[in-house]
Amino acid sequence: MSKIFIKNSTIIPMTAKEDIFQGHLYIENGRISALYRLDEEPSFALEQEDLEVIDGQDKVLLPGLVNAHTHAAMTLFRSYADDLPLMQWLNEAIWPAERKLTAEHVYWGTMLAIAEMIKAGVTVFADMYFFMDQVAKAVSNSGMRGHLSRGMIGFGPNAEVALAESEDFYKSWNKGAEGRIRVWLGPHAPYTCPPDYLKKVMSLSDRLGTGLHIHLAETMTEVQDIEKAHGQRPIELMHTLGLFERPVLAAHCVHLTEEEENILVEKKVGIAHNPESNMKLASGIAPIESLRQKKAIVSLGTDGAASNNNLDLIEEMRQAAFLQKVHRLDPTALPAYSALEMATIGGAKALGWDDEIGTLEVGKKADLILINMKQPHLYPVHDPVAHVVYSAKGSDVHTVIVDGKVLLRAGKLTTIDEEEVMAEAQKAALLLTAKE
Ligand SMILES: CSC[C@H]1O[C@@H](n2cnc3c(O)ncnc32)[C@H](O)[C@@H]1O
Ligand SMILES: [Zn+2]
Repeated sequence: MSKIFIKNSTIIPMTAKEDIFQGHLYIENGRISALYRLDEEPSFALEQEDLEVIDGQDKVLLPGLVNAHTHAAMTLFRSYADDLPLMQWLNEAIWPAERKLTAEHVYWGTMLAIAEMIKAGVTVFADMYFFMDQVAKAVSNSGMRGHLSRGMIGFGPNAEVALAESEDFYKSWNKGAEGRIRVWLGPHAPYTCPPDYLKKVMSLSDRLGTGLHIHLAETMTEVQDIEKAHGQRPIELMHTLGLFERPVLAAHCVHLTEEEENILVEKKVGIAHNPESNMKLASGIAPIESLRQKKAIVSLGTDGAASNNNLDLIEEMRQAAFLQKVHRLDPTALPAYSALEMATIGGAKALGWDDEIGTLEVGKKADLILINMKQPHLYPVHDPVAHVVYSAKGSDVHTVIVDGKVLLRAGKLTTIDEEEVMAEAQKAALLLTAKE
């Protein structure tokens, strides 16, 4: 495995705000093996044949971004159905189109998403979708890291199939792609997975020793429908059922009472906030600043490209911060460093992967990115963190490394044929959305 030396960079390790420094980083065997201050001499020979040296001058170096909630292959439905509320969007546009999906479509849609995410600095994504073997294959082929869940709908003829396929998928792919894939279960939501079904999902998760990825409390309609059907709000109901007794990644968590916020904090539920999807579908504003102050595990996702309509997590950080400020009429709400925490170490914690990723520390996996700061919209630099969150764009990402392998070099993908992926995705999208 190659060795990489990144020299002369502004390093934002995301261990603490005051830990930012000018220096170098050394990668060996896929892991961060040393960090040096600018004036420190590296303790290894710089003239090794298999050593790649990357110039970090005028760049910031930070952990790879964690997209904590998406449906990658939904890139195929980007701009297919817009300006609708969630349930109408799903029932009338997305679910009918998804019924036509094939394994091949999901492969190319996921490859398109991975290309877009790598180019914007994402190094791991939490995905919930169908044909997950294809998603795993795309992760494996691209060099990306994936936290993958087979989406489960708990009624109709496919409910039992989803349980069996989830178990097979776990057995085939958990720790796959040289350890870059982790598999959790993916019960879609309380309104598609009734309590008896969730009990089966929980017992499977306990048997496999894995966690769950679920949509929770996304809209007022969901809260009202669940309360009417079960006498409790979504988070209360999940708590009563015992769902939070294992690792849970809960997407959205928009509509919460104080009591429900406290449950999420106490049960250490990973919350994936998706501000752009919540704004576009007019779902509401999640109480992220309140949750952050209570020390909840908060992370950031894009949701699928059909409800966003891109997978740019840098843009998502800016929107997350601005949304909390305007929501609370408080400019100090969700400051830049906290938004960056959500997109890095917060995401790693929400996925239960913070033992390996999320910060730049010796021994951790070498998942990191360089952002090119030598551009008019990023000059002058008073505060590199504020620049990354408030001024940068996904297209400013210069280098992306996952597991010690360069996946983006000077803005060019190294493992993905971008032209081929766009052509195949275009073909798939046309077939899926053709009028009968
Ligand atoms: C069962 S696989 C995942 C399933 O979720 C759908 N989906 C996409 N975006 C959302 C959202 O914001 N809330 C709920 N469900 C969503 C997707 O289309 C798949 O069918
Ligand atoms: Zn979603």
